[in-house]
Amino acid sequence: MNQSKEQRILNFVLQNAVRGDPCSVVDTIDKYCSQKEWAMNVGDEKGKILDKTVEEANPSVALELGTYCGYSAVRISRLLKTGARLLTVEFNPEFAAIAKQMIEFAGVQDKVKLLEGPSEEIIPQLKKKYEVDTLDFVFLDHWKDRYTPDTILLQECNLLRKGSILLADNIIFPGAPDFLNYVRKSPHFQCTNYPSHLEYMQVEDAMEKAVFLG
Ligand SMILES: CCCNc1ncnc2c1ncn2[C@@H]1O[C@H](/C=C/CNC(=O)c2cc(-c3ccc(F)cc3)cc(O)c2O)[C@@H](O)[C@H]1O
Ligand SMILES: [Mg+2]
Repeated sequence: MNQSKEQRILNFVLQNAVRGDPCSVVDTIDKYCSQKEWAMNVGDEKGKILDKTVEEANPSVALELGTYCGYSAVRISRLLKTGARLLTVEFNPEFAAIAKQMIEFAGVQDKVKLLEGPSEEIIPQLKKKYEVDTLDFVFLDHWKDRYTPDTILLQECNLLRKGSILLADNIIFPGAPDFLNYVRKSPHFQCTNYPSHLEYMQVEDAMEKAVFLG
């Protein structure tokens, strides 16, 4: 049975990155996906916007929706302060297995908890099952038509507090028009747009930051 693209990305990291060095894992994935096979990691250009937003949030508890191969989980967790944690949600078992190995190879497994299942099931469990009070930072990078329902669900589950920072990928391409409409029209969010480019391509894209106002 021939290998999946995601397995090839993981193998390239295992053979070329430095074990225990999250930056080398991130750089090695970017190298593979820009030179060999494109993949939907947030990439380095938008990754720098992600880095700055994580540093601004300086989260104790962060959530990621859509782990995929673990690129942004490694990228986010490398910036977390001692004792802080990232919960990352992935419902595809093949991708979850790849991401788990990626996270362990990078040496960030103590900061990252990979939750396997659909976000709409996991989010309502965060308080009781995963001992979350509120979320300081949320990175949305899963199915684009799920950004809005999950943002509403986070509010319904009282997981956001005044100042919680949401950052959404792919605002232009593939696009998340209903999410953009929702957060920009809502009196509960203060939004900022960050123009950028699609990972590994010269195609316009953008990220949107939405700060919850309570
Ligand atoms: C039940 C569905 C909603 N809940 C969910 N709960 C948990 N994990 C979920 C998930 N949805 C999707 N996922 C996972 O997130 C990942 C999905 C991400 C979707 N992302 C994209 O489609 C995407 C697509 C592009 C893209 C850009 C240009 C192009 F030509 C083709 C694709 C670029 C990106 O940066 C992207 O993020 C997968 O690992 C998937 O299994
Ligand atoms: Mg994306």
